[in-house]
Amino acid sequence: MFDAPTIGSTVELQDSKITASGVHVFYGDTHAIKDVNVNIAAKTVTAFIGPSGCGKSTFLRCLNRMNDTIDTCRVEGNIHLDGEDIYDRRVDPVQLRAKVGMVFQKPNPFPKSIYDNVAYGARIHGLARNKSELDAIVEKALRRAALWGEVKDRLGAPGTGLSGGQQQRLCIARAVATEPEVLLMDEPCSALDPIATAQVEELIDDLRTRFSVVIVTHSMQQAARVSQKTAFFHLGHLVEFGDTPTIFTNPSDERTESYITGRIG
Ligand SMILES: Nc1ncnc2c1ncn2[C@@H]1O[C@H](COP(=O)(O)OP(=O)(O)OP(=O)(O)O)[C@@H](O)[C@H]1O
Repeated sequence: MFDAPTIGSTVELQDSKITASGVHVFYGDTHAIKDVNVNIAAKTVTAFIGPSGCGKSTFLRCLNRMNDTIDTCRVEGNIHLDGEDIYDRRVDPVQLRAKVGMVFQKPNPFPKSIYDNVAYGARIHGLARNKSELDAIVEKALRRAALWGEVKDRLGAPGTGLSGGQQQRLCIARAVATEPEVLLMDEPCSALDPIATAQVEELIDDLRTRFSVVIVTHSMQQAARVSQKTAFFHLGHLVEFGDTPTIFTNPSDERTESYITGRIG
């Protein structure tokens, strides 16, 4: 009874950074995302919530073509970043991912030094002309990720030697070093303790002054704390999208209400 299609899940186009329309995603015969229409606003944190398997991560990965790396995956529909079709064959996915960065559930630092982890994207994309410019990029990114103070005296040490929370902030520093316009975060705190979670949440709030942030989370408390907009997914449909306080206090769809009150999920 809950697998009903959804209507009217678009928001105002003003200040829209990403516009998705009529998006369907298939893994072979599995229809994982069904006709999703949504606008992601600039300089806003948008949370994707919903029960396990509803398609949150799949849709998130559409936004920087990460699904291109999965052989069986097929994406239909339109996704525009600042009015440009990101699935246009002229778009280089590597360049796209510099603009639309991603942080994963499990911290995944490269087996390199702290410095080289953060400098990686800047080097690939030729963002620094010399060593001192690269040093400045690395320092700025580590400061933004609230990690500079903890690592500035051991930049040559392996990134994998940091604590879990520090590794996740290192991955955030790596992602922000290329000055992305959008940062996608797939359950970025699920491997972290409450203190590290609080640090990352504070950081997310800070990042939205410069970027659009889209975060997949299983924690409704986290969605309520960090986001201004919330999208509720269910069985591949985007059921409801709106201002976070409204979604949590006065949802208009019974499926959303059932989820936030713990009756489904
Ligand atoms: N690589 C894949 N190959 C085949 N099917 C997949 C793949 N990734 C996801 N799926 C399927 O697509 C659907 C949506 O999965 P997805 O991981 O996007 O959901 P989710 O809401 O992020 O779930 P969770 O909260 O458990 O992480 C599920 O039915 C899942 O089994």
